[in-house]
Amino acid sequence: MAGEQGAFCLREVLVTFQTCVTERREVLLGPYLRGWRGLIRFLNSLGAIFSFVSKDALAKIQIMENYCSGEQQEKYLTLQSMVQYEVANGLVDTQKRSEHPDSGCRTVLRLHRALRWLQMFLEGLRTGQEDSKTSVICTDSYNASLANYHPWIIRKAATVAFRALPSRNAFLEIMNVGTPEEAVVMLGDALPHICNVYGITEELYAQHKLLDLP
Ligand SMILES: CCCCCCCC/C=C\CCCCCCCC(=O)N[C@@H](COP(=O)(O)O)[C@H](O)/C=C/CCCCCCCCCCCCC
Repeated sequence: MAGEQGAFCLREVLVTFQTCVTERREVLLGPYLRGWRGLIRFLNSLGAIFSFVSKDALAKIQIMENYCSGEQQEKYLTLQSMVQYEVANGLVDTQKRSEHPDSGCRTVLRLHRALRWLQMFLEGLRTGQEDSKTSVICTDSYNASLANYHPWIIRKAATVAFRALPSRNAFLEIMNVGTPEEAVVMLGDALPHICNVYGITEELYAQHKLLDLP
């Protein structure tokens, strides 16, 4: 995922989300998790203030990578095969976290909700004015998505951390895809793919009544 100068390039991370959808509209878990790992590298470049976020996200990615390389790895090839396998075999806690506290279904659900935040945040960056405050874009996206699932203490820590975010143009530069204008074009090209992954996952989870897993 290196860019032209060997630096990290957001375009390549976002392309991973494009490549994780098959012709049959299945979501391949390998590229999905690689996409998340790439995003965490960006998050880490924003400073230690976000380490509580990356730690949690990485722990979830790790849980999923273990399934993907474990004894039942063929069941974890796609999101669809994972849901089918875990639901059919009673491997998902639906009322209370107990026997299967870290099922693939509940773990992906947390990442899925965060993907909605990402989609809204990047869309806000794309359409924002040059002098828009990223802390405001980020707080608004967070409040409209992930915050609904977080307790007060996490919401508080997140909104304090958002205040440390760099300016919109600095963000667009960190993406390492050229000028701010080129970064905006890249986001316009890439965001539909994130939306697609989000939409497929939301539909699958709704069909199986998995959207409220504890
Ligand atoms: C050029 C830059 C482009 C943008 C790069 C953005 C990179 C974003 C990378 C990661 C996004 C955050 C992923 C957060 C996953 C959170 C999952 C979650 O909801 N976990 C909670 C529930 O889990 P369980 O307890 O049920 O297991 C958990 O309680 C949360 C803990 C940590 C705090 C999460 C705060 C989320 C804030 C999201 C915004 C991140 C700010 C990024 C700033 C750009």
